[in-house]
Amino acid sequence: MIRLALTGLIGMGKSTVAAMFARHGVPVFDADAAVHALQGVGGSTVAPIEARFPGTTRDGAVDRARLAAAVLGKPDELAALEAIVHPAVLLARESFVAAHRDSPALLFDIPLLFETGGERAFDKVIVVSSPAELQRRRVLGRPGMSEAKLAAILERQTSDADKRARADFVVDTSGSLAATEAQVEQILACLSLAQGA
Ligand SMILES: CC(C)(COP(=O)(O)OP(=O)(O)OC[C@H]1O[C@@H](n2cnc3c(N)ncnc32)[C@H](O)[C@@H]1O)[C@@H](O)C(=O)NCCC(=O)NCCS
Ligand SMILES: Nc1ncnc2c1ncn2[C@@H]1O[C@H](COP(=O)(O)OP(=O)(O)OP(=O)(O)O)[C@@H](O)[C@H]1O
Repeated sequence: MIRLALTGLIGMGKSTVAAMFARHGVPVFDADAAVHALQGVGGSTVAPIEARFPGTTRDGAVDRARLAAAVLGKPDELAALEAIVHPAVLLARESFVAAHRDSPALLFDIPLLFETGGERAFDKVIVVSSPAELQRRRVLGRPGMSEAKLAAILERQTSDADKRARADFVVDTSGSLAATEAQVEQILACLSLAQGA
C-alpha cells in the first residue's frame, strides 16, 4: 500500500485536489474533517476542550467560532488545543488505515504535515500550491474569514516555498480545474496507480 500525504497552505486547494484523487478511487482521510467530527456531538475532544477552554462548547459540541477566538493568535493556547486534538486525530487515522487495509493507495489530507513532523509516516508528499494573491482571494471570500484570522492561521503554517521544496510532487492550482485534474492523473500514472487504485 502506498501512503500519500497531501498538504499545502490554507485555501491552496487541498480539498479540491483530494476530491479528484477520491474520484480516481483513492480513499481519502481528511484531517480537518476529522478534527471537526471529534469536536462535534459525541466527539472525544469535546470534554477536554471544555475543561481547558471553558465556555467554548455548547449542547455537547465545540463552538468553533468561540474556540478560534480563544486560540488563534495565541501560540501557547493553540499549542494546548493541538495537544488535545492531534492525538485524537492520529487515532482516527489509524482506524481509517485499518478500514482500508486492502487498498493499493491511501491519501491523507493533512494541513499541518510538515509543522508536526508527520511526513515520515508517508511514502510520497504532494504539495498543493498557487500564488499568494490567488490564495488570499479564495480564502477571504469564505464566510467567517477575515484578514486577521487568515494571518493567525498562516502564522502557524510553514511557507509555501518551504513546503514546495520538501514535496515529492507539486500540484499547481492556479489554472483551470481541468489543468489541476491533469496533474492529479499524471501523479497517479507516475505511481502506477492509474487504473483500479
Ligand atoms: C482553530 C479552530 C477552532 C478553528 O476552527 P474553524 O472552523 O474556524 O476553522 P477550520 O477548522 O475549518 O480551519 C481553517 C483553516 O485553518 C487551518 N488550521 C486549523 N487549525 C490549525 C492550526 N492549529 N494551525 C494552523 N492552521 C490550522 C485548517 O487546516 C484550515 O486550513 C480549529 O481549526 C481547531 O480546533 N484547530 C486545532 C486542531 C488542528 O491543529 N487542526 C489542524 C489540522 S490537523
Ligand atoms: N485549478 C484549481 N484547482 C483547485 N482549486 C481551484 C482551482 N480553481 C479554483 N479553485 C477553487 O479554489 C478553492 C480552493 O479551496 P479548497 O477548499 O480546495 O482549499 P483547501 O486548501 O482545502 O483549503 P483549507 O486549507 O481551508 O481546507 C475552491 O473553491 C476551488 O473551487
